[in-house]
Amino acid sequence: MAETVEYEVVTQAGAGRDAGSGEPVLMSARASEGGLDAAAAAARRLVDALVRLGDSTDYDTDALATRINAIAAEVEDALPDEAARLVEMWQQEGPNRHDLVTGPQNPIAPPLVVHGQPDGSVEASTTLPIAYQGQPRMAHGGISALLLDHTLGMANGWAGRGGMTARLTLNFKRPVPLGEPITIRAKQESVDGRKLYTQGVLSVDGEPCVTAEALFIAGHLPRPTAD
Ligand SMILES: CCCCCCCCCC(=O)SCCNC(=O)CCNC(=O)[C@H](O)C(C)(C)COP(=O)(O)OP(=O)(O)OC[C@H]1O[C@@H](n2cnc3c(N)ncnc32)[C@H](O)[C@@H]1OP(=O)(O)O
Repeated sequence: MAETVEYEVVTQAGAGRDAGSGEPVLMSARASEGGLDAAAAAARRLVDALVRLGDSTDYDTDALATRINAIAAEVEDALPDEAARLVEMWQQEGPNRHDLVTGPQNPIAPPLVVHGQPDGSVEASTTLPIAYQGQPRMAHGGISALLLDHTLGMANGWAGRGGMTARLTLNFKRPVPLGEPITIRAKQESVDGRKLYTQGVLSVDGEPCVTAEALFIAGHLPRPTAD
């Protein structure tokens, strides 16, 4: 097993869990209106349009591919050194802007918006587009698993001690519709040494769709360094 380390998860507000304020605290990164956040949002919009386009269109998709490839090549020409970028990704305190689930700079993040609650739980929300479709008009179960795993992980951080998922048990009670606001509530229920027990539920319109119980083991892989 690789070495693990523990570090505090801090919030957008720049502090750790702040249950004393009595107000929810934004834990995920706030999206900016311009820059890389806006480019990632544009990429999300493009992915959505491509999935909805289909083969029956008269639109010139060969020319489209050429144009998208030209943009990709332009961005690739501007890329920083990969090792340095990894260090930069992980050096900041607070929510990761590149995060797979919440990151405004990650085009495949829905993105999920997460608030730490005064009662020690977290509440997350998003609306899933058609790119995440599994069954007709419904979210793929793996996406629900991703959102729950991540939200439970953030609930651990909010409770003061985060870790890596060792076991995740899901109960799919009803399909999760696309295009409708979804809410995930999660809370760390107990701690036994390094074992963190965390539960959550993904709901739509107040109806539970997927419930989750997980065991996390305290500790994270070390952050990349410049050495
Ligand atoms: C603000 C940012 C928030 C970010 C949230 C992100 C959430 C996303 C979280 C993830 O998805 S993490 C990625 C998915 N998970 C992994 O890749 C974990 C892969 N597994 C491992 O790396 C290791 O197995 C693990 C770190 C989980 C545990 O290895 P360790 O060497 O640190 O612990 P060890 O094996 O010594 O086990 C410690 C205790 O936990 C128990 N344990 C470990 N894995 C278990 C398991 N799977 N089931 C039941 N018990 C388990 C183990 O029996 C033992 O119990 P005892 O202390 O009573 O002896």
